[in-house]
Amino acid sequence: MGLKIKIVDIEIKDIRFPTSLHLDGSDAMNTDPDYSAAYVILKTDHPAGLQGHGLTFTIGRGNEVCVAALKALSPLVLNKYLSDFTSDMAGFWKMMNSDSQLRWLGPEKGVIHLSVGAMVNAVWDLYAKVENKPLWKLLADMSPEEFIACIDFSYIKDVLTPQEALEILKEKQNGKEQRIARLKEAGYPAYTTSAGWLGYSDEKIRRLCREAKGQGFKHMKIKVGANLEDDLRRAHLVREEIGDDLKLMMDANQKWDVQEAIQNMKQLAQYDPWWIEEPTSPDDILGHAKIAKAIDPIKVATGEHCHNRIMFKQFMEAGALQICQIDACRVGGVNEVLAIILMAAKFKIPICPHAGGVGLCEYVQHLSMIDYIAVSGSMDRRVIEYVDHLHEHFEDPVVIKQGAYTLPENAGYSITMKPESLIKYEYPGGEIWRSLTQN
Ligand SMILES: C[C@H](O)[C@@H](O)CC(=O)C(=O)O
Ligand SMILES: [Mg+2]
Repeated sequence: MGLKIKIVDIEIKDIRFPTSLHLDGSDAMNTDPDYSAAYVILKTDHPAGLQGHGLTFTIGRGNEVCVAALKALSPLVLNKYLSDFTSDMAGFWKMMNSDSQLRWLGPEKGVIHLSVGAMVNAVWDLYAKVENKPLWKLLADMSPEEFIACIDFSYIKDVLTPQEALEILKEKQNGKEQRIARLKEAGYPAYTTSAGWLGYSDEKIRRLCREAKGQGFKHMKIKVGANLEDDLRRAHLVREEIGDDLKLMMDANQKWDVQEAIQNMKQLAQYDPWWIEEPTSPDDILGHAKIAKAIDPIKVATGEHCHNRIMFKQFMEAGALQICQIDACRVGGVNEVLAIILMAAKFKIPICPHAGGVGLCEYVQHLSMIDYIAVSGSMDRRVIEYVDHLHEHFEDPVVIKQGAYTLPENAGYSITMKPESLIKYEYPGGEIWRSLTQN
């Protein structure tokens, strides 16, 4: 990097979309989500005015708490040079999590970590834009040594040493170009959650299932967990629409106790689900392991509320998850996700990212693609979640063709929102929210 680019200002915004009006995104636990983003813009002295953008996802009330946490984190980044960070990415990430007073708020969990995710991702977005590469390519062009130099291995070396990680990456050096070519040609398989939100009527679910099948999706996910009778009826009608060939997944969003999850899944098993997602509390590692053992061959998936690499480590070691649902901003951004996908590669656990939210599809496509190109080298048993909401607010939205994500081509992490959307959906003063509170 020739230029020395300074971060001269940081703008933080509370952006909310009123998705609860139509119950888009609803599930048994989160019954009325307003998809929201605590949004950060790193302004620089780059001659072309390049900026780094990042967001963390919430579902409405409380988004202002993430905004406050982002403000508290800003002094760690403001007036720094980008090269201070990119010359030692692991050091940068550790610094973001080690402020001697802010650390008390986590450590590495909850609101502070969600906000670290947004800030770290904004730095990566800026880095990729300055290098004029999409994020996946910035990572794909790194040598194995440079790649592992982005990772803080603290607290995970008992299952994955830097040396083991290096070997995983070196083994996948061969074939990288062919895998990129395959992604260019066929994309990365997606699954849709958009047909199965809990608040949708049976008729709407039927119609959306038919549409999704027609669009080429081979996998669909439905929400369960509010009421077993309803779950059985909806699973039945979805199977009627999609037939036996398509894969069906179920998501209970933490609604059940461990025994309840086992009992309910024994009944829902007749609809041949591939996985049950978040069957119980996201913190109950041993509970997930019990469920996984009891309902085998149905897999247990989790990750959207798994707050750091140390939790993922324990889930993997305990056999408590069989599908690893990385989330781009629940954990502390790109660096920590790289640690998680490397651990998943070691345990041979497929990565199927969580993307039910605003901007999450835009983010995670890069993460699954780099997993395929440089880490696991496989798309077997792997799909990226897709939800069909709010993409029109992004400068570089995801493109889905025949049920697959196409390879992003533009520089950055695809997370830059359109300026007009940032104005219109700002909470509470933006036009949309003013008109809603007036009515
Ligand atoms: C509240 C969100 O929409 C949540 O239901 C998303 C989710 O669980 C998923 O995408 O999976
Ligand atoms: Mg989920």
